[in-house]
Amino acid sequence: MSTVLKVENLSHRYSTAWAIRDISFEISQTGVIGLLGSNGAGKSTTMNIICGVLKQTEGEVYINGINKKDDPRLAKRQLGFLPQTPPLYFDFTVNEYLTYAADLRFIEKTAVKKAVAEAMDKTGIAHFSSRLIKNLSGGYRQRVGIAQAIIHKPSVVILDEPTNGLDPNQIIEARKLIREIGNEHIVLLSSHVLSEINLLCRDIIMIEGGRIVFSDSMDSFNNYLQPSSVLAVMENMPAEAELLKLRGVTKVEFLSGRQCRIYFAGADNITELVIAASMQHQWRLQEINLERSLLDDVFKQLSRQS
Ligand SMILES: Nc1ncnc2c1ncn2[C@@H]1O[C@H](COP(=O)(O)OP(=O)(O)OP(=O)(O)O)[C@@H](O)[C@H]1O
Repeated sequence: MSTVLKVENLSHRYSTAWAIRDISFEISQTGVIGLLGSNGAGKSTTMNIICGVLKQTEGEVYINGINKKDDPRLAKRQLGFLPQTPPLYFDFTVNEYLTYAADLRFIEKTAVKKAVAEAMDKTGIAHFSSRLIKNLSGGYRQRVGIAQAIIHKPSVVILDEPTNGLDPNQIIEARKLIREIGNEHIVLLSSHVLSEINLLCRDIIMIEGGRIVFSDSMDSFNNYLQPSSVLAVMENMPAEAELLKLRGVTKVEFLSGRQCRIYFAGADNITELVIAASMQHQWRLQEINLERSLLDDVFKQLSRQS
């Protein structure tokens, strides 16, 4: 499979300090790829460079093999971008704005109508085509922003914190739409919300302090830390001291009269130990599950390493 987006040793400094340093990654397959990082990590800087809004201090960006420095116009034709603040004209209707966006994207005059209709269809805004953008809700404005990013059917769609500022219902709708867009395009989506990346993304690139600290599938990110706790439901819940007697158990947290979380270290047979003890002491174990590391824990651990 050939590489669609290749970012090579990208570094940028606004003044003296480096905002990003040696960022490299390649994406070949459609799907949503998460760019995760806390505020100020360097997500927007990376995205702005890929999209050509900002010129990098060092490094290269290739889109379908075209170096953005060599032919920025051709490279940009294969990119769609929704910046953190959507570039909307509030006094335009949705139709007027998307027609203008199609023009900016060099879509042939004869193909504009169809492109606008398709983009509105895909983003579910066709019924608002004659409405002024200023009279749309935040969620619908964001859809218009996404429509302008896909109107020219780019290979790569870059969405910078696209759910920021939306209410919970709008967030659910926007995520559904982003998933759909990911079926046809490579979507590079930035967020500082771990759960959002976890819900939406196949792969994850995490940056902290301007450097990549993790880049792999979402599954390996979630499995990064070994399980360190089990959740157990028991009818006759034992006292904390009883559980602490089990080999490897370091801490017990009682969540209710029937449920507890048992933390352990260096005991890969913890479930067997709890089951055996339950049978011996009639704790009447009903359920026991190893807990995968919480995304937040992985995030904290990786952030510390950077
Ligand atoms: N125009 C600028 N001039 C100077 N420094 C900047 C500029 N824009 C960003 N920075 C700095 O570069 C670093 C990376 O910022 P960037 O906006 O890329 O991070 P981010 O991960 O997108 O954060 P956020 O989620 O807050 O937007 C930060 O230290 C920031 O202060």
